[in-house]
Amino acid sequence: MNVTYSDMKPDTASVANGSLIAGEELRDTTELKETLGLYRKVLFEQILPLWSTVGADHARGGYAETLSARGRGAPGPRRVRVTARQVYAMCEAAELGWNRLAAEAGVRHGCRFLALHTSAGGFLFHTLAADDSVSDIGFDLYDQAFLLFAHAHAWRLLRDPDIVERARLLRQSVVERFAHADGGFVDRLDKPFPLRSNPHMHLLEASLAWLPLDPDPRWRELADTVVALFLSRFVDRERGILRETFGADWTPVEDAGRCRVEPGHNYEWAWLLMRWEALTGGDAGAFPLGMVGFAETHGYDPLRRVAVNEVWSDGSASDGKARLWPQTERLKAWLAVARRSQGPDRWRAEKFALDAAGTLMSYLQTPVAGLWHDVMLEDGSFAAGDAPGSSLYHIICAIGELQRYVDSREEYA
Ligand SMILES: O=P(O)(O)OC[C@H]1O[C@@H](O)[C@@H](O)[C@@H](O)[C@@H]1O
Repeated sequence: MNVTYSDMKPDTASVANGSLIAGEELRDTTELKETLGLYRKVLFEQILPLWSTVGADHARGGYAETLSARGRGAPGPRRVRVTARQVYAMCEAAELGWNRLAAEAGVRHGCRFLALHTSAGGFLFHTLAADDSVSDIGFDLYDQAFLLFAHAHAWRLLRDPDIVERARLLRQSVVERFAHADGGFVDRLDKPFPLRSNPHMHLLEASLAWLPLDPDPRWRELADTVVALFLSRFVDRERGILRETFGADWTPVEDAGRCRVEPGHNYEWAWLLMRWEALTGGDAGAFPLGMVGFAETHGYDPLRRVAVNEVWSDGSASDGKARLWPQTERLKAWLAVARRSQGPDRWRAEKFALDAAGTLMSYLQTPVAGLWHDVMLEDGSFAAGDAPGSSLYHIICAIGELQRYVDSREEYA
């Protein structure tokens, strides 16, 4: 593959000053389309062939937690939810036009494993030890959100009515058993606190995935409940940022008057809130754009061209390493901003999206094709280590969003 990171870098000086020259807007959409073409090639020819075969564990069922830098699976503990994410990834692959039979086989393989690792009450188990025994018998809200999400996409692909029943039951159990007395949901049944905004975000994602698929009004209710919580508890209205952690009574956790901010989560929430607005006609106010603005201003390192893991709410550095997933969330957020913008604003948003796409491509340049680097260090090098299977969900979702954006723009061409 001849694609290099620098080929895809936009001219950020003109992004910053917002200058727009005639014909530039048209060229940017073309660039996004070309970028999409490169991503489709990498996805179809490198990533999916590897993760749907070596990445699927045919001895133990489900999918691998990681693949080594040589592209091999390894025995070891696994998080059950990684398979839920891979079920989604295989569905999105089919949606993007990948081999449908292979995708369906991958989805069925994952769904069998998920059904086997679900409790009698319908909750997904958390982790398995290397010998496949359940090593964590507590139930975690984040895991249940991903099971709901996987169910939505599996239903869309397979149209098996049993999936809808399972999902409705699980939603009901979550709402009843995880409910916090003061609104929202506890983090785990066995260890409810601290409360966290993050699993709520994935519940919103799962509800939005179900909205167009199932007329049951309780998906919309769940989505609206999470957005209401975002507006009343999660967003720091003064600073316009997402709060991560709360005490048992929903008091935000602060450290000497400031809190930790994850740029990746701010991008990801912003993207989901804009989707919620588009799907429901709801109004999340200026917060989505504000959170993208904060993340871009304080959580993006222009030297390495990456969104970093964590900053403090006063903008100072906290964790300057940069995992892969905040880069995909940056791309998705800017595409969502571009979708709702016109003229120079859309042009700027597309430029940022292009920058994020270039950054992501640099994480995919590995000696063995189809893998990725997970962590960029402060010096710009990548940390050695295995490729986490859980990141395929982020990568393919970003490519799906890019595809949908380009398709929507072509309607106007
Ligand atoms: O750490 P893994 O499992 O790869 O997930 C990566 C990240 O996914 C995002 O969507 C968020 O939920 C993060 O909190 C999480 O850390």
